[in-house]
Amino acid sequence: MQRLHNKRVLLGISGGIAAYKSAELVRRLKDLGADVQVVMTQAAQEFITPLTLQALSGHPVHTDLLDPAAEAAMGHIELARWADIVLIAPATADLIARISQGVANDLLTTLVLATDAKIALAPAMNQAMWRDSATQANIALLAQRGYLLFGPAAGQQACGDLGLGRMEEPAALAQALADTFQTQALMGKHVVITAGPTREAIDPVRYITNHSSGKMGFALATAAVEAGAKVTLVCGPVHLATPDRVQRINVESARDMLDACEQSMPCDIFIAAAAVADYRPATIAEQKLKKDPLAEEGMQIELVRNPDVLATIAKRADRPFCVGFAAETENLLAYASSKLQHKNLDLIVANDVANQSIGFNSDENAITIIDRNQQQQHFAQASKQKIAAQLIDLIAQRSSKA
Ligand SMILES: Cc1cc2nc3c(=O)[nH]c(=O)nc-3n(C[C@H](O)[C@H](O)[C@H](O)COP(=O)(O)O)c2cc1C
Ligand SMILES: CC(C)(COP(=O)(O)O)[C@@H](O)C(=O)NCCC(=O)NCCS
Ligand SMILES: [Mg+2]
Repeated sequence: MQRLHNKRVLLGISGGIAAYKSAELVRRLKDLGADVQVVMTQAAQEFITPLTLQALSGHPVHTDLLDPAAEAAMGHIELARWADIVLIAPATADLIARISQGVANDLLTTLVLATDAKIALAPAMNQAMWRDSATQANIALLAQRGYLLFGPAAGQQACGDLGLGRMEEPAALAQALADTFQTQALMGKHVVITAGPTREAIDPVRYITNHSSGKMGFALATAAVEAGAKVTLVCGPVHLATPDRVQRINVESARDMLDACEQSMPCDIFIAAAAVADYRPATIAEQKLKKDPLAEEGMQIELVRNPDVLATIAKRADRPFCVGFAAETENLLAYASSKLQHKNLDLIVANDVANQSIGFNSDENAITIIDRNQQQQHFAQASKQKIAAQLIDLIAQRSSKA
């Protein structure tokens, strides 16, 4: 099971002797499916070369804050936003002290301030340095600020001392990192999610569809599983691998999608991320439609309304908490808010599909969520995985209050 599949891990390496184990750590993170980018302090490069970490991570290693070329390739803010999580291993006493003071005098400490991602520290230092009251005060402050601490472990040290201060082993660090994505927010809940486009047949070889890739719905399914939910994913034709622990039902048309959703009821939360065709051809020709070689005129296909999957679910007696998506190219918030009302939803996610860098088929998204009181919340542009995790958190909070 690839517990870090699709997760972007920013690995910070500071200058302790345990840095040689960070090479192995990259391997173990990749075993779990993570995409790993490495940032090294200057001191770290005295212990292990960037070349080794570049070869293992498959990405150039980031070392400089004030290098225009490096900043042009992937700027520090971009890198800070890229990360789903930051792991600093080893974290030296010096680095811990600087972070606790909000110092940003190199690339790694600047990223720590700039990122909104969770940050985990794997301290590694001599046992006396660890026990020192300055280090202990810094660690207490960081723990209070929400930093995660992995270790340190006790045992033999490089200088022969025995005690607390060893870096946790790479395999254990990789597992601990994966554990951070598992929450209990939706424990015991059944979540049904729709994803992808639908296909409305015209004849045996042709159909009407749209550009939905299914990426957002699949990311939501992963995030819901990570929040402890039982997840049913009803999806139209997409080219995506089924996330771990997700029950997937493949469908083609809007009517198939509605059937599959109704068969999946009851559920606690229904998230409609599919781009369902509003209309379908009135009849499906039994044979392939032929063009008349002599006639020059065009042809007409009569369309009829499809059932509205989300509105139908929201009208049920056993109505789940209902979340819709509004993919629009104009008047985004106005359309989204009217959809929330006329479909009787709990939340609507407004998605600007006119913006090429987000929306259909892209790997990133930026969304605004509107609730029944017209309160809005914006999630800035980030990977669909990160947006999905934020959205699932919000849905878990709101649905538990509803
Ligand atoms: C051989 C050697 C080993 C070191 N090992 C550690 C260590 O395990 N933990 C630690 O906190 N500092 C260790 N240091 C000290 C750090 O390298 C030093 O504090 C440095 O400023 C850390 O810089 P950085 O935090 O920016 O990477 C070691 C220094 C040397 C010379
Ligand atoms: C140095 C090492 C990685 C060695 O690990 P190993 O005993 O598994 O070979 C481990 O002892 C460790 O994490 N030590 C903490 C840092 C340290 O020893 N710093 C040097 C000052 S004593
Ligand atoms: Mg629609």
